[in-house]
Amino acid sequence: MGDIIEEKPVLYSYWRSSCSWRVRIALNLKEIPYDIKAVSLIKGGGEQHCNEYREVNPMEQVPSLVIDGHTFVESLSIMHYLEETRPQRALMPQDCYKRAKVREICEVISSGIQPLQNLIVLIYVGEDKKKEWAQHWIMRGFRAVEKLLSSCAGKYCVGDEITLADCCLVPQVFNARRFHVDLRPFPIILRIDRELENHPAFRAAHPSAQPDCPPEVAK
Ligand SMILES: O=C(O)/C=C\C(=O)CC(=O)CC(=O)O
Repeated sequence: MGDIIEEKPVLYSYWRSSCSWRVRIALNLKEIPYDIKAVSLIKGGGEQHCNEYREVNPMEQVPSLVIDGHTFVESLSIMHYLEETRPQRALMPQDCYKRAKVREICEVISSGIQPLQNLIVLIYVGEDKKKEWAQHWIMRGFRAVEKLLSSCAGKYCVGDEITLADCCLVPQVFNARRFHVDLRPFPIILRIDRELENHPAFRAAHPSAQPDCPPEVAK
């Protein structure tokens, strides 16, 4: 026996944080068992801002993943670490063109859409304007995603295999619905979302399936 103790990974997560959800999907697809430590983004002004959690994640955001004796933050870099260390059920294609397309879609969502409709930004924008603001940036980004998908989508975002792009897309569609964005102009996005909604790895990662989901929402 070596002296390496294989601890189960711990994901700091919030039930309806789209970035936590991306990582939950990737962990589930790769069949990596993990425990969840729930961080409430709203309780008492947000547990992510407490001193203890700031030590885990200096950006005071979720997710963070403790794995292999390390702590990682930022959902995309976490997913790439999982991909590099756990190659089972690959979430990046082999082909360089397709890899670039996956990264492109991930980046449009993770840099060009999600941060603009994130909780801290909406608090700053204010209650009166927040819905219109979120709709504006999600629609602007989805127009780009829909256009990109028109040349690279197959059954899923890039070809016929599930990739990191799909891990990013599905939670962002949920957020679009949350802010009542009209999704009819985005038929490819809608088709891919429908394709994945009943996939077991996606279902298990859904906000309503999370231990910290309020019971009245989970039903
Ligand atoms: O209202 C809440 O319950 C608090 C936070 C969230 O849902 C998560 C976000 O800030 C947006 C996001 O994940 O993109």
